[in-house]
Amino acid sequence: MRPACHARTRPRTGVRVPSSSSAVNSAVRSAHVSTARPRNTPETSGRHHPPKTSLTPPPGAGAAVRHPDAPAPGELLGSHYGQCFGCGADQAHGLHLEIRAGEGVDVTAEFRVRPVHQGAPGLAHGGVLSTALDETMGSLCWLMHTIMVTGRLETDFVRPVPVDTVLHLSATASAVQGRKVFTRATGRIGGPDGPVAVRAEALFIKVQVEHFTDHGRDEEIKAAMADPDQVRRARAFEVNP
Ligand SMILES: CCCCC/C=C\C/C=C\C/C=C\C/C=C\CCCC(=O)SCCNC(=O)CCNC(=O)[C@H](O)C(C)(C)COP(=O)(O)OP(=O)(O)OC[C@H]1O[C@@H](n2cnc3c(N)ncnc32)[C@H](O)[C@@H]1OP(=O)(O)O
Repeated sequence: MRPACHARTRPRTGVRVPSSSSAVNSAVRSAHVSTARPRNTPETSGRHHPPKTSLTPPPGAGAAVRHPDAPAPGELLGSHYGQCFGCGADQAHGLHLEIRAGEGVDVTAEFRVRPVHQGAPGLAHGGVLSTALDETMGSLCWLMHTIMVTGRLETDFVRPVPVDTVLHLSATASAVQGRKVFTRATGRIGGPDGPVAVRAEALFIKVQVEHFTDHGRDEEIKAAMADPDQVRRARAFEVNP
């Protein structure tokens, strides 16, 4: 069995949850999608993070490194969680992405747009397309053997994507600096070398497994931990059986 991504040993950095709803609102940081507004201002985020340029790896960033035990090129990564909207087989209206390892720190996937994914009549919803790119980039964690979550995601919508289109997705990790993993992805139509319909850049932040066990709703956490499918449990929560 291929090992799940390894939990990191450094102390967990907690996500503070303020008690009042206004404090919660001021603390919530939303992923920005191609807008001219300044990013992560104190007004919008309540926290001080680097501006938009932070999606570009800084000069001191290192290369992303393929783990020696990463899935072989061409191997299907499989779902990390059955209920995942991006890759879960148990999620009826999900994207059901089947993602394959590339030769470096890169992956490919195909996504067929279904009627449940519409925004305008006959066209894919932009948020769904962003999700497909997000999931594809997030799955790069299997190649690096690290757990990470999306911190920022920026999508360019280049061409409309009709229902029943197969979107040919590819993603790569361009750099790593500390806990930050810089990634980019494209979705092409008509074939893997077809014209780009959507592209994205994202900043993922490495976390420990407690990110999920501490913050996820109890019933889903318990169900996942009780899942007799040891492979799925290990993949979802990094608990090696
Ligand atoms: C969704 C999966 C759940 C299933 C769980 C199961 C298994 C997991 C295992 C494998 C997963 C497999 C495949 C992946 C599949 C799917 C991909 C989809 C991924 C998602 O869809 S995931 C959901 C959306 N995602 C969130 O739900 C995150 C909410 N959020 C937080 O939980 C915190 O916000 C956090 C943890 C991000 C950071 O919090 P923190 O306290 O740990 O760290 P801190 O703030 O100190 O940041 C450290 C350094 O990152 C920089 N930084 C941070 N955030 C930034 C930002 N937004 N912009 C610019 N820079 C940023 C700082 O500037 C600093 O940089 P520097 O080191 O230079 O100072």
